[in-house]
This record gives sequence, C-alpha cells and structure tokens, in this order.
Amino acid sequence: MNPNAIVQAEQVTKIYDEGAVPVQALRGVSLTIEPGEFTVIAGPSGSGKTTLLNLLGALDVPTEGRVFFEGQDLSTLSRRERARLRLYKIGFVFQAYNLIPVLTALENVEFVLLLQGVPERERRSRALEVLEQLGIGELAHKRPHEMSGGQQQRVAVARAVVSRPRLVLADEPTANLDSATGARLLDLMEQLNREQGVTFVFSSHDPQVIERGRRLLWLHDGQIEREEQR
Ligand SMILES: Nc1ncnc2c1ncn2[C@@H]1O[C@H](COP(=O)(O)OP(=O)(O)OP(=O)(O)O)[C@@H](O)[C@H]1O
Repeated sequence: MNPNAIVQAEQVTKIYDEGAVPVQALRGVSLTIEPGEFTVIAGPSGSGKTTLLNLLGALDVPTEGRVFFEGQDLSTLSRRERARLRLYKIGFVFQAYNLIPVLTALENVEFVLLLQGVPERERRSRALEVLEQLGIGELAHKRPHEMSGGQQQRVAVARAVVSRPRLVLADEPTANLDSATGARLLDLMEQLNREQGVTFVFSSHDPQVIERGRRLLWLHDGQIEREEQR
C-alpha cells in the first residue's frame, strides 16, 4: 500500500448484474491517486470511466477487488459511513451541474457546510469567499435557471471545493459547455490545483480536458490500456 495515496484501487472488477445480461464494466483495474494530482481518466464511451470514478468516490462498491480511501478499505464501511466519508472528504462535479433549483448559488454552495453542521455565519462567509475567489461573487443570489450553463458549472466547482475536500472528482465536467466556456472552467480548476493544491481526477472523452491532464489513464473495455505522465 502506498502511504501517500488519497485513494487506491486494487484489481477492481465491476459487473452490473441487474439486466438480462451481466455487463462487465471494469476488469482488474489498479491505480493510485496522490495529493496534488490533476489526472484524467480518458477513453471511449462505455469504457468504464464513470464506473471507475464512482468507485473512487465511494458512490459504489466493486464486485471484486478493493478500494482504499486514506488507507481505509471502503468495503468495511456501511452505506451511511460511506456517505459521511463523501461529505467530508470528496467534492463532486457532474456533467449536469446538479445544483438544487430552488436555492441560490450561495445557498447551493453553503448546503455542503450545512450538512457538515457548520454554524450559519461561518457557512455564509466561507461560501461567499469561495464564490469571490472563483470570480463569481456576483452570482451569489441567482438561482440556477437565471445562470448560463458555464456559470452553473462554476458554482458546482465552488460547491465541490468549499469544504476543502481531499479529492475532487469531475465526471465529464465540460460535456454540456461550448469549448470557450469549457476552457475557462478548466482554467479555474487548474488554478485551484496550482494555488491551493486541490487534487482533481476527471473522467472525459473531451480532447480539451484530455490535453490538460498532467497524468492520463486510458481506459479501454474496462482496463487501463496505457498511462502517460506529462
Ligand atoms: N447501472 C448500470 N447497469 C448496467 N450497466 C451499466 C450501468 N452503468 C454502466 N453500465 C455499463 O457499463 C459499461 C461502462 O459504463 P460507464 O458509464 O462506466 O462508461 P463510460 O466510459 O463512463 O461511458 P460514457 O462516456 O458513455 O459515460 C457500459 O457498457 C455501460 O452500459
């Protein structure tokens, strides 16, 4: 086991067995994510990227193999304990933004801190601070339907990093954005990585995301086919 690892997958296999025919989405994948990485899991549609991200993020459990988060074997945790680990340790950015529609940008960002039991005044000031840091302070009182896709995704990034998680997982974060907006979003995440050491793992087949990765893991048919370091 690598003592520096944030998350480590060992020979993970995932079989979806709910349908008529079982689907083997991952076949013996091993990888380690260390602090400070800016890593892209790349590969064609159906290669297993989202499945792998879900395992690294404690959203799902492997059929075989193990995932360790800060050395802790996730298979030993209950659903509730995994939810707690996600709340405190992991930030998520999804392709569909997933902001709560009735809440303002500020309230969406604050929500994570509310769940963590942070007192109201501190919650508010930390959420505002992050929005301002990310250059979107003026969006604080807007609701999702009053924002563009790019603005909503910036708010989603603010929400993902507000509690300073150990790891941020971003599943196809630029999928619904035009390339200029996607580039600005990636600039923002690079800045968080460089200046605050936020660790990012992306899944994407978008060339724009792939070219920014400092480490690239190519998935094909549920296996890591090759790895590149830049
Ligand atoms: N909940 C599920 N039930 C059954 N099969 C699933 C489920 N989720 C994913 N799969 C299958 O597992 C395989 C890998 O899917 P996954 O979504 O991980 O790939 P992906 O590389 O992220 O693809 P995309 O880029 O299209 O999102 C695919 O064959 C997919 O159809």
